Order: sequence, then C-alpha cells, then structure tokens
Amino acid sequence: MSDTRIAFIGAGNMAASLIGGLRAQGLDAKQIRASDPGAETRSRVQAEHGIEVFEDNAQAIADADVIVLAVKPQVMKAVCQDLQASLRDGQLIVSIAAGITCASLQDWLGARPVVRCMPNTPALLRQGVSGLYATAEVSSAQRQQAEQLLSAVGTALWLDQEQQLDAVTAVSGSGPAYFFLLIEAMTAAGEKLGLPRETASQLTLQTALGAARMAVASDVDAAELRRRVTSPAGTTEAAIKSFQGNAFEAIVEQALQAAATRSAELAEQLGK
Ligand SMILES: NC(=O)C1=CN([C@@H]2O[C@H](COP(=O)(O)OP(=O)(O)OC[C@H]3O[C@@H](n4cnc5c(N)ncnc54)[C@H](O)[C@@H]3O)[C@@H](O)[C@H]2O)C=CC1
Ligand SMILES: O=C(O)[C@@H]1CCC=N1
Repeated sequence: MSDTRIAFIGAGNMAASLIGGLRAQGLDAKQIRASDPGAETRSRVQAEHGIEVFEDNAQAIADADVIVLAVKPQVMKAVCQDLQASLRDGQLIVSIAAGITCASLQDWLGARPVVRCMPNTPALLRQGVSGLYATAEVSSAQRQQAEQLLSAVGTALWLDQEQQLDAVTAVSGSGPAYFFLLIEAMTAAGEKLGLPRETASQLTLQTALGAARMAVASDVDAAELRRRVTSPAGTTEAAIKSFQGNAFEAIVEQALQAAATRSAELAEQLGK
C-alpha cells in the first residue's frame, strides 16, 4: 500500500471508517481521494482526514489504482454507468455494497477486476470484520491491496464463492444490529426488574463487552464458556431454559435466513 492511490466513490459512514483506518495505518493523505454529492459530507472527510475531495466522481478516480464503491446499493447502477467511460485499464474496483453482484458490476463497468466485500459498522472503531470475494480478473497484487484496505478496519476473510457473501451479510454485515437489539432488550428487562435505566444499561453494556472479549480470547468455544457460567439448578440455567423453551436457536436461524434471502433478493432487484 506504500504508493497505492485509492479513490472512494461515496464518502459516507463506511467510506469514512475505511479512510480513517488507512490513515491510522500510515497511508499518506495524498494517496486518498473521495467524491460525494453532499457538500457537508465532503467537508467532514476533508477536515477529519486531510484528503482531497471532489463533487465529480470521474475527477476523483483519475489517478487511482483502487476505486472503492461506497454508495448505497440503490444508486450503484447509475454511479457505475456514469463512471465507466472514465475508467483506465488495470484499476481495481472494490465494492462494499450489500447485494450487488460482481456480474452486475462487470455488466455496468466492463470486465474489470472486481473485489466484492461485506464489512460491518464496528469498522468505525477498527473492530470490524469483512468477507471478501475476488473475480478471476483480480491479480494477486490486487488481492493484497483489497485485503490491506479492509484489514485497516478489522479482520478480512477471503471467500471461495461469491454466494457466501449473502451468508456473511446475514452473520456479520447485519450482525451488529442483532447484538444492539439484545442490548436494548436486556436493558429494558433490567429496568422492569427494578434497576434504574442507567444502571441496567451499564450492566448490560459491560457484560456484552466482557463476554465478547472472553469469547475472542478463550481457547474453548462459546458453548463451554456458557456451561461455565451455568450452575446446576441455578439462575443462568433458569434463563437459558426460558430462552430455549421459546425456540431461541430457531429464532436466530430464521432471522439470519431472512437477511441472507434479502441479500439475494437485492442482487436480483438491483442487478437489472
Ligand atoms: N451501514 C452498514 O452497516 C453497512 C453498509 N454497507 C454498504 O456500504 C455502502 C455505504 O453505506 P453507508 O456508508 O452506511 O451509507 P452512507 O449513506 O453513509 O454513505 C453513502 C454515501 O454515498 C453518497 N452518494 C450518493 N450518491 C452518490 C453518487 N452518485 N456519487 C457519489 N456518492 C454518492 C451519499 O451522499 C453518502 O454520503 C452501502 O452500499 C451499504 O450496503 C456494507 C456493510 C455494512
Ligand atoms: O442493512 C443493510 O442492508 C446493510 C447491509 C449490511 C448492514 N447494513
């Protein structure tokens, strides 16, 4: 990455996280450019990261080795069709949009090297995780560039099949929202049990953080960690029995299936 030039099309939340991660890794501000129609968005990334910003996407990609498509899936087709004429051979396209296939991107941009990724919002704290899939046109040097880009904001994992990105979207792309939902529910339940809201919130948040850190650091799996909390005939067992009596695992499986199905549907709808 020492002399790679990267252009971001769309400078919203995910792009700003990636730019922040790259800058923290020591990439020079001169190596990064971004374009966005929002004047406020442009000013913000320029002020925060010292990079050059553009209103015009074609200007932003002029000297780029890597072009990161960080717009919403719904505008991707129009953005690509506008960019197509300004692309040079050898530029790597990296898309972080949910549910936009490599085939659609290559349909709109030509048969170029494309890496499709699914990051998640903890990228904001460089605690993200991403799945990456590369088309056959991507060289090994470009694979490394894409991996380094996503590694700047967390863990980057390669996939063998593009379809697996629907599952990655269901597990980790949307995943932070599931944990936030559990945090909301546990905080509300703690309050109902008689705790002040702020206390219930702090207890829940620190428990979530502690449990996640333990699970990451542990050499045993989550099921074993759970067993270690669960005393025979104790309080945890009562709660776990209640969760499982209400088909907790099935609820989780159905929710992730819904997310994966939606990811595939988006590809179908927006790929045309
Ligand atoms: N938010 C999330 O949890 C995740 C989002 N993603 C994907 O990341 C992409 C970006 O999402 P966010 O950063 O959350 O959205 P965002 O709305 O914060 O950023 C998108 C940016 O694109 C800009 N934009 C709109 N039209 C444009 C155009 N014609 N040319 C250039 N820029 C344009 C918008 O002004 C906005 O600043 C989406 O495709 C989403 O699917 C991927 C993983 C997780
Ligand atoms: O909800 C969505 O569609 C996007 C993709 C993953 C997270 N947010």
